[in-house]
Amino acid sequence: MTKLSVNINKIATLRNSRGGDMPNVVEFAKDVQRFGAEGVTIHPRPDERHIRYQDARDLKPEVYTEYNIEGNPIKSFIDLVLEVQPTQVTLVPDAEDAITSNAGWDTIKHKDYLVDVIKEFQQNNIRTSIFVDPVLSQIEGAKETGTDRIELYTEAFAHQYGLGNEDAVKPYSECALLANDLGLGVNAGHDLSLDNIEFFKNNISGLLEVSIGHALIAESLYLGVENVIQMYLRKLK
Ligand SMILES: CC(=O)[C@@H](O)[C@H](O)COP(=O)(O)O
Ligand SMILES: NCC(=O)COP(=O)(O)O
Repeated sequence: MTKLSVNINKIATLRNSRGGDMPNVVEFAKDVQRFGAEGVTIHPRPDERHIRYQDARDLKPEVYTEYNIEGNPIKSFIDLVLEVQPTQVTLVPDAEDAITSNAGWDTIKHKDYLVDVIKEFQQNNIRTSIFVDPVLSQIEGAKETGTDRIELYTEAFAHQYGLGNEDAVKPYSECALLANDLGLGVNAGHDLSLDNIEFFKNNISGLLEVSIGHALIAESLYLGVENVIQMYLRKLK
């Protein structure tokens, strides 16, 4: 069963645009869980352009499903995650000035660094996931880091699938099979949407979680949040 984790970054983007507290990020997280979401994801970036570190703290008592905090493991991020104690931390190697996450880890080059960071979170009973491109050698490298899970970076799939290229899912299918064989849990995310999620899910073995934000929030502007969440859940069954 693939869990739907709703990334609420863009609710914080809208809130911050007027300097007030509307829409309220915590209320939105409570509502998406009430509508059936099986997790809440946030990605507090160093510039706090959308999700702020205080949001991560405020959300903790209200997220009763899976709480996933994503980010580049700079010291302030590590300290925040250890303080908040989410269900899962997802490590993402994005640069501070990146407009959005745009690459997976080089799990071979950064093995020693990742081993140490992952161990620290695991010793604090936080499940770890690392953001990776769909490259077999990177999946093998991920296993060597000791991480519990990987998150397949699905931007390339989403872009190609939107152009009609269904073969774009093949690297992801192959990497998921390898991850399963290695005992790594498989998550996925970035640019997944109502258009591509069912095809993706049907081609990925053992997909445990998808985290979806940008498209889900945009689709909700037209179709309504509760309706969109129910649409995703039906497609993920
Ligand atoms: C890692 C990833 O793809 C997402 O978790 C990320 O949260 C998207 O970040 P923005 O919402 O800032 O684009
Ligand atoms: N890890 C992916 C995520 O949380 C949301 O990415 P997107 O759906 O906003 O592209």
